[in-house]
Amino acid sequence: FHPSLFSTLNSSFFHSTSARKALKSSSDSRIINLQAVADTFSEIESNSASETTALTLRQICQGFVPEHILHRMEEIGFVLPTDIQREALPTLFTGRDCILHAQTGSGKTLTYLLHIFSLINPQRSSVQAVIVVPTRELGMQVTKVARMLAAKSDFDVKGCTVMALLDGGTLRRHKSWLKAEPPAILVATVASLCHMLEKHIFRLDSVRVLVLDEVDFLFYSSKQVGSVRKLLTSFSSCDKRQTVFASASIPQHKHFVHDCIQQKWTKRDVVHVHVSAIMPMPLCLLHRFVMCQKTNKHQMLLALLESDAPESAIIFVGEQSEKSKKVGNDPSTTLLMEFLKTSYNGSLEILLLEGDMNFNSRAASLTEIRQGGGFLLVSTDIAARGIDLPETTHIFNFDLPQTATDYLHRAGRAGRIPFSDKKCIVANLIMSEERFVLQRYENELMFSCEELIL
Ligand SMILES: Nc1ncnc2c1ncn2[C@@H]1O[C@H](COP(=O)(O)OP(=O)(O)OP(=O)(O)O)[C@@H](O)[C@H]1O
Repeated sequence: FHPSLFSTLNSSFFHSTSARKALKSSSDSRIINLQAVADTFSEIESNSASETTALTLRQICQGFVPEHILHRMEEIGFVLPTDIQREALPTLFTGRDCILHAQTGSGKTLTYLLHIFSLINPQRSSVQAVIVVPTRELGMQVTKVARMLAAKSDFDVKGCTVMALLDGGTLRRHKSWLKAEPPAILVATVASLCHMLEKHIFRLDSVRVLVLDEVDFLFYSSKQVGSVRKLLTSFSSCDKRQTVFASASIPQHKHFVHDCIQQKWTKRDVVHVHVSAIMPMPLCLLHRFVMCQKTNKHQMLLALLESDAPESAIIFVGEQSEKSKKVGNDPSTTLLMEFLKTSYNGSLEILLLEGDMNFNSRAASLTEIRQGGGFLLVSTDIAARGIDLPETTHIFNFDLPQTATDYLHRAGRAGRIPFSDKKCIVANLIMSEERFVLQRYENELMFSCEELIL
């Protein structure tokens, strides 16, 4: 290596584990593996709070994000940056493609929204930013935050419009809106967005930034992956836009970054901003398990609800199998709802959210939750990704999730108040033969689960 090669690399490169590995393997083999160096150059890993500086969000965004947005941001209560905001915003403002990889509840939404507001010109009548989400519920939530930030203010500036183009919406009305008065920001589910693009209702030519939220979910979903790839490579080109991916979980992230470059989903100099790389699970979550039999699971849950007295909770239930549907069994969600309605005597409102419900009932459940008051939300994994209900103090895994990644996202629906030291509980109801599965999740996600004897 020539020392001057490294003088151009930023210090975060030297602190990243993979950078150290690249350097070591290069010197071992006496071959300068420039590709390895280039690949790892774009990795920012941050694990330590001691790296923090005392800048406020305003100071980080000053000169990039318009004053009226900063004003609204502070009015809402966003004053200090979370780790991902502090680490990623300066890089995003340079225009480089970014992968935002940080714990659940760490503020990735505000990170990419502030960046979007730094690029939008409200005078222009065109779609300038597109945010792709996997579910209608997450889309409604992101739209709400974007609209809150863009809300009319005392400042004499033209407001910025945000459209939600989500599965289950009235596409005809959206078609006319998109043509007549294109919104600056479009929040969309993949299928609805691709439908509009295929029908030539609008194009992505004017889009300056494309965000894929819950990017690993979009890529791993067999229903969505084909359209996601088309969106990234056929409907638009990575050279003509800034691409931002976000998720709390990017399995095999080094392969993923490599694929991003190879498949031209991003530009070559994409930056992987990885916060809390050695600690994927938020520390404010305490994990427990209770052993039970299949026959007394409902009673165990009831006992847990009575002993823990959650302020609000989400109870995750496994999806009904196709086989069980075919033989006409009732889904576990329905059975659990019936049980809770007859046996639970607490004050929390019992609500249901699952994929098989129609979109109106799904929206009604979430609206009811957001109107305040404690809730017990019985849900399948549809509520596991992105949904932000900060009042949730307890997660109950009535059925264990299928993968460690699913565990991470379910658990992460609690403990979503940045800078709070309040502890939240994740309780797992397991049968003895499932203990090793939970142990596997503990090893993979580096947390430990304590047995609770009721
Ligand atoms: N700087 C901030 N100060 C205070 N609260 C914040 C800040 N940034 C975000 N939040 C709040 O933190 C919560 C979690 O944020 P957000 O939904 O963006 O998390 P996320 O990183 O996208 O999580 P997930 O991976 O689970 O989707 C939200 O309630 C949001 O309002």
